[in-house]
Order: sequence, then structure tokens, then C-alpha cells
Amino acid sequence: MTPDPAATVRDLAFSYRNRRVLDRVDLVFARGETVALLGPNGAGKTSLMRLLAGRLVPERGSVRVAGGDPGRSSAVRRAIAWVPQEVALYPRLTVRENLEVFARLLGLPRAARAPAVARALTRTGLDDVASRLVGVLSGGYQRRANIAAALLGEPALVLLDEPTQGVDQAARAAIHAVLERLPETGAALLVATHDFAEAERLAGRVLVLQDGRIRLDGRLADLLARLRAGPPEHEVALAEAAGPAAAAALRQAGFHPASPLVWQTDRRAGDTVAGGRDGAALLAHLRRHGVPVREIRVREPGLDVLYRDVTAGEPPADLRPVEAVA
Ligand SMILES: Nc1ncnc2c1ncn2[C@@H]1O[C@H](COP(=O)(O)OP(=O)(O)OP(=O)(O)O)[C@@H](O)[C@H]1O
Repeated sequence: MTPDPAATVRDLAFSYRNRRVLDRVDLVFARGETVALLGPNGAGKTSLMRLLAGRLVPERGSVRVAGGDPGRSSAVRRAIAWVPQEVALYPRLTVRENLEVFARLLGLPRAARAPAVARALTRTGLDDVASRLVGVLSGGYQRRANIAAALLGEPALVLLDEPTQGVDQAARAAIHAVLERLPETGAALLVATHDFAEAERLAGRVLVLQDGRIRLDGRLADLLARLRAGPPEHEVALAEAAGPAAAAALRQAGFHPASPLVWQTDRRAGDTVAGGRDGAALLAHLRRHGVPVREIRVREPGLDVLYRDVTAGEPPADLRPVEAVA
């Protein structure tokens, strides 16, 4: 028997005052899956997560988590872990004391609190710092403690809003290691992020939200396989930043700057590259126009390319735009 989904969203709409920020959103989150939620600023990602957490009430449609309505039932809300970007812990308490406070606030029975705190510490790799004051820990550890607090209630759905924004590489890797193991608990994870590498590392499924609508919903492996079945893209590394004439030649060949010294084609623009996909013809074109080419590389397209296609209104031809279902 298939277990009940962790969460279901049906025909969801939401407005702030008269401004519609989510419309016709239909989603099902299975237990144990990790879903990346991508979208431009203002797309409605945080609003969707707040609706899933029962902190906003739908204007139309329904949200169900672990079989109940989070807007109406505090028991259902306890099955949802909301991990906001900002750390919401007491800096003058230790990590363990913080978790004990949150276990009590969550209404866990007294006998269940110590085991829940111990489990949350272990799952987030914080056993060694359990007795340190939260206020003296680095930002990365504080984020992990924030996640630990959210896990105390054995949630069915974990909502993470940009979990690694503003932390260094080591802390980011540590947070990813924690998040990678969470689906083992049977929870569904929804991770809002602007970081494509993070989404590729953590998520089995990707959602793209734009202007309040789901523009793409698919398995990451399938989406990338289809994208990579197409012709390759090129990346040009420059010896020095391109002047106006060189920049014009690069743009004419279908490139855009990823940084001052690295220009990339994308899947759509790549079709206009002078000489097609032929690297030698491309090099000749660029040299003719005085582009200071250091190296031309073949680049495997990733989620960034897919995202650009979708948000530019041009999803890959064989991908079903989600609104077509509505
Ligand atoms: N409390 C509010 N009152 C009125 N409008 C709001 C409120 N919160 C958000 N909005 C607006 O709703 C829209 C969606 O915002 P939301 O924060 O959900 O987007 P987002 O995708 O999370 O953006 P970001 O990536 O910048 O965090 C935006 O236009 C935003 O300005």
C-alpha cells in the first residue's frame, strides 16, 4: 500500500489584500522526498511555504499535511517543521537548553522530551556543541541548531527557506549533510533556494514558481537527462575582460557573460552560435573579431539552464507546462 502523502495542495490561490500572489497551485509531496522550490524574487515561494505551514489561510483551494488542515489543527501544525532564514533561538541558552525549551513549547509530553532532544542533536550533528551557548556559535552551527529545533516534533513536512544563505562553504556542506539524511525519517523536505548547485545536490524533484504559478514540476534526473541529450553548450574563458567589439562578437555568437572572464552559451542561444556547435568554427569567429580567447570548453547544461529556459517562458519542448493541466 502506498503511504499517505506528506502534503497535498489543491487548486490553491492566495492574495495579499487584492494582489494575487499564488494561483492554481496543485502539488503532492510524497514522504521521504526532497523538493527544491525555485523562482525569482517575489515569485511566491515564502507565501507558499507559509500556507503549507498553516500560517496563512488559503483564499481558495486546500492544503493538507499528514492528512489534516494545518490552518485549523494545532496537532497538524506540529507535524510541520518551519525553518525560516533567520535564527530563532535564545542566544544565552545552550543548544540543548534551547531544544528543551522548544520541546516544551511544542507540547511534547515530559517523558518524550529528552529522547526528542537527543535525536534532534544527533540528526543535526550537534552532539559535540550541545553544551555551548547558542550566541557564541558560528552562523553555520546556529542554522543547524535552528533545524534541530524544527525536527523535535518528528515532522511529516520540513520547510526550509534558503537554508544556507550567507554561510561559508564548510558550513554549507555540513548543513547539506544534515539535510541529505532527513528523508530517511520519512519526512518530505521542501527547500526554497536560489542556489542551483544546492538544489541539484539535495533534491530529487524540482519546482519552478513564477508569478504565483507552478511553471515546472519534474524529477531532476529526468529533466537533466533530457536537457543533456541535446547538443553541448560552449563556455569561453577570456584572457582579459572583453572590450565593446569583443563583447558584441560574443553576443552575436550566442554568448552571455557568466562573469567578466567567462562567457557561456545557453541551450536556446546556442543554436545561433556561429559555426553551429563546431568549436573550431566558433574559435575562428571569435578570433576574427579580436575576442581574447584563452580557452573554449564544452559545458554540460545544468539546472541553471533549465531554470533560465522555464522562467523565460520557453520550457524545453517536451516538458509539459504545468498550467496546461489546470
Ligand atoms: N505581508 C505581505 N503583504 C503584502 N504583500 C506581500 C507580503 N509578503 C509578501 N508580499 C508580496 O507577495 C509577493 C510574493 O512574495 P514572497 O515573499 O512569497 O516571494 P518569494 O518568492 O519568497 O520571494 P524571495 O525569493 O524574494 O524571498 C511579492 O510580490 C511580495 O512583495
